[in-house]
Parts: sequence; C-alpha cells; structure tokens
Amino acid sequence: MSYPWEDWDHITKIDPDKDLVDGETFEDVCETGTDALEIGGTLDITEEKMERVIEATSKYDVPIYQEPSNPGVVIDDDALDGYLIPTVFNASDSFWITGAHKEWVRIEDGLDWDRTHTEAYIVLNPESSVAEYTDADTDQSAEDVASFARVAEKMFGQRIIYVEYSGTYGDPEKVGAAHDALDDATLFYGGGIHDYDTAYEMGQHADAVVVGNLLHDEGVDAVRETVEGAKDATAELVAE
Ligand SMILES: CC(C)=CCC/C(C)=C/CC/C(C)=C/CC/C(C)=C/COP(=O)(O)OP(=O)(O)O
Ligand SMILES: O=P(O)(O)OC[C@@H](O)CO
Ligand SMILES: [Mg+2]
Repeated sequence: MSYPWEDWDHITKIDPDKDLVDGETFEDVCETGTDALEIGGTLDITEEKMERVIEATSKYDVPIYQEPSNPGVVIDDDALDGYLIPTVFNASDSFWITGAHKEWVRIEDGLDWDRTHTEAYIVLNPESSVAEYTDADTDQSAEDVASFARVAEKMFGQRIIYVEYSGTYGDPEKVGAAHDALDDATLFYGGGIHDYDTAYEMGQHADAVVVGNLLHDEGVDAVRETVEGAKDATAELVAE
C-alpha cells in the first residue's frame, strides 16, 4: 500500500489561531510549492477557526489534512483529504498516547477510517507548549529516539514518525538516528525551520520537513525558500 505522504518533501502547518502576514492570502500559501497543508495547533483552537482555514485552502490543488490537537476540534468536512491524528510516544500521561483516541472513538460514530491516519510523535523541545501539554519526557538521546522510531514502526505499525522540536531548531543527529532506524515508515521533522539552509539540512535526514511558525511570522517568501531547501535535499539524495 502506498500513502500520499511518501511523496512529500515539505509540509506547511497552519495554526488556525494565528494570522497570516499582512497582505498575504491562503492562495499565496498554496503557491509556495509546499506539498501538503496540515491544519492544527495546540492552543485556543476552535471549530470555527478550523472551518475558516479549511474553507479558504480547499479551493487550491494542495492536499489538506486536519491535525487535531484534541477530539473536540475535529471537523467533518469533505474538503479535507484526511486526518493526521497525533499520538505522543514519549508522553508521560497515557491520555496523549491512546486516551484521547479512545474518547474520540467513543463519542463519534461513523468515523471515516479510510481518511484517518496516525502520526507517532517524539516530542523533544521541553519549552514547547506541546511538550508541556502532553508532559512529554524530552530527555532522549539519539539512541533513545531511534528506538522510539523503531518501536513505532515495527511494534505499533505506525506509517508516520514525527520528530517534533516545535519552536526551536533540533538536533540533526537525533533526526538522522530516527531515519536510520526506519525501514519503510515516513519520517517527518518539524521545529525551527526558517530558511533554505535549515530546510536543506533537516531535509537530508527527514523524508519531509514541516514548517509552522515561519508562515505566520515571516510569510510566504520565507516559506518558499524552505520548500527549495527541502526539495534540493531530496534531489541530492535521489542522485546519490
Ligand atoms: C484523538 C484526537 C482526535 C486527538 C488527540 C491528539 C493528540 C494526542 C494531541 C497531542 C498534542 C499534539 C501532538 C498536537 C499536534 C499539534 C502540534 C504539535 C502543535 C504545535 O504545538 P506548539 O507549537 O507547541 O503549540 P502552539 O503553536 O499552539 O503554541
Ligand atoms: O512552528 P515550527 O517551529 O516551524 O514547528 C513546526 C511543527 O513541527 C510544529 O508542530
Ligand atoms: Mg507552534
């Protein structure tokens, strides 16, 4: 079986709680060359804000996925290509590993399983809201990260492993260790990517890089540079 994310090099994560840079539109975002949009964030996400972003982005060709941070914000919308549901492998509280998922399945009947996929997060920036929120144990060596990645793929059948440094640029060695530990699963990296070079460097280790804050803080020209960095890193790997 093949999955759409296997062809992605670059993902733009849109936080529905944050604005775009003045004068920029969702059309501009879709024209950066990014391969997919993930819509989600951890703080103050409401259904209404989610709907607004889905509505505005669904007119263009880029696939859009919702990444809900809790069961209460999931939107039932045909415009979505699917749902990427996080599970946090190094959370201290099992609510963020399987508990929220159990609640979701309990309250929703008729989930669209064909469009529902999971992302196995390894959260590594202790300062991030996602680390606080899930009480993640972020003190992990490269070997620990590699082992989490392997457990996620081999024992839990996860197809997406996500090394998350939300808000700060991470350690390429840990990202590389996760990549080396995987056979077929896809590795996402997110955190602090802000220019061509950072996208290029992490793009050499991860299958796809995720860019979040940059869109809201600097705008689409900066995002386009990161698309180029990520694509060049992939082109180089393919040529090797
Ligand atoms: C079962 C369902 C439907 C949901 C549960 C989903 C889970 C387990 C969420 C855990 C938290 C998580 C991994 C959320 C994904 C989104 C994310 C990482 C947002 C980025 O977080 P930050 O950048 O730290 O937060 P802000 O940007 O909001 O400050
Ligand atoms: O906002 P940044 O630091 O780019 O992180 C992207 C993403 O991994 C957040 O979930
Ligand atoms: Mg953020």
